[in-house]
Amino acid sequence: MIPTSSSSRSYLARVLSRFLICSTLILALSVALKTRSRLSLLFPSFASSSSQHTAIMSYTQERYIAELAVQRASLLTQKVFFEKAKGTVSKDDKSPVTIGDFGAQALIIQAIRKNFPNDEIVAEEESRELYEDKALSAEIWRLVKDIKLDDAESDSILGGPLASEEEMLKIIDQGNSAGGASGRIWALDPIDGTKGFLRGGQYAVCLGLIVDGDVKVGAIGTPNLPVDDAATIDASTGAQQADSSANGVLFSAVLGEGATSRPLGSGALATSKSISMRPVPDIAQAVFCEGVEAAHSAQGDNAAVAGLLGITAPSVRLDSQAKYCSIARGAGDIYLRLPVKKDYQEKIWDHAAGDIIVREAGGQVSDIYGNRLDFSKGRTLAANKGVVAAPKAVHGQVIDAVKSVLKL
Ligand SMILES: Nc1ncnc2c1ncn2[C@@H]1O[C@H](COP(=O)(O)OS(=O)(=O)O)[C@@H](OP(=O)(O)O)[C@H]1O
Ligand SMILES: [Mg+2]
Ligand SMILES: [Mg+2]
Ligand SMILES: [Mg+2]
Repeated sequence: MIPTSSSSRSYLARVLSRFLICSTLILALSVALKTRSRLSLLFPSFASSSSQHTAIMSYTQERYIAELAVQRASLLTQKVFFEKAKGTVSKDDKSPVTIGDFGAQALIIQAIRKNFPNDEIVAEEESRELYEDKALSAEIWRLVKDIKLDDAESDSILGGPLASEEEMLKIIDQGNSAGGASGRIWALDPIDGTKGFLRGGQYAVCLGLIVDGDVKVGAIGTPNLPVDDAATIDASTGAQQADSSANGVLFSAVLGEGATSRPLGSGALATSKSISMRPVPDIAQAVFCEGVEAAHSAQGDNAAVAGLLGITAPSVRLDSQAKYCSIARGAGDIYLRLPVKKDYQEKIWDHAAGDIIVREAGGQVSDIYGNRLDFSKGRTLAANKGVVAAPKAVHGQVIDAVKSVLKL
């Protein structure tokens, strides 16, 4: 339709008013952006809080503290082993591991409280038993009060020595968070693989940071793993080598920044090296890492999965999250933890640090259905069953075999 002169005037007026509205909006937007950038220059925290969802957090400080805290707690566990557990004939004697568990938990929680006072902590142990057993509490305090890192500065960053036995007991109980889907939550297993600890085999001091349900940082100390990535460990027992100075590794990872390791005994100044899973061009050549305890993972099912994949090499059997660490550095390829009891819920402290170390080393970690481990459900992995960890390229093949064996 051709506009008449009056309708063309109103048409022009409409265009003009739209132009004015648009320019006002553009002006307002540019003023807002300028104010924001000025604010973030003046107050850097404004920039980081407002762009938190898009920026990648580096977690440098968290990794640093986690590594030092795990290192210091590992010293305690070694002291406890050599003073208390070595030569223990009965594996049922719980006291050495109890001392190590509580002592390591106290030292690590103190370091978290000192550096990240607002964070929550989900830790395995609770101190009720210690309030009832004064002799046990006194014995733990005797060992804990003298533990320090060689480097005094690092030690004071962790909070220095604990003030008293009472403080130690209070601190142990600060690992009682319910966990969940929001906020910053540390998952702590002061000694993972308690049976391995007692038998002089593999155990691990494990600490992970979960932020809004997602693992961001992990640190694991494995006092009895060989420093040499290629050293063989006894395939059937995972026992330490005779020369203990060749043992002790600290693993860590930050989401998006890779996984590293360094000798555990060499303090904060040692340089870390990057680690990665080894490629598996032919799955029949892969090596399984599996648990020692028949009650924790279904070893008959593991063997059936290996058979389906054509794997003939014997599995390397290790207690603790040393299994995650071993495959992350290429000393083994696949970690299977197929459920024995249908209703057992895995604990978040048994998996958080290992999960991120393997994923950052090029692996994929899932449950038996192929779903990612979900750390947002509280103190347990309530939404998952079992664990399957493997290099990304072959993970799908392993899941197919697991599903076929378990008839899922
Ligand atoms: N039934 C069942 N199924 C699965 N997992 C269980 C079960 N019972 C216990 N646990 C937990 O296993 C933790 C030790 O795991 P490990 O990997 O060292 O055990 S194993 O060597 O694989 O058998 C162990 O951790 P720690 O207590 O820290 O040693 C337990 O939390
Ligand atoms: Mg454990
Ligand atoms: Mg434990
Ligand atoms: Mg336990």
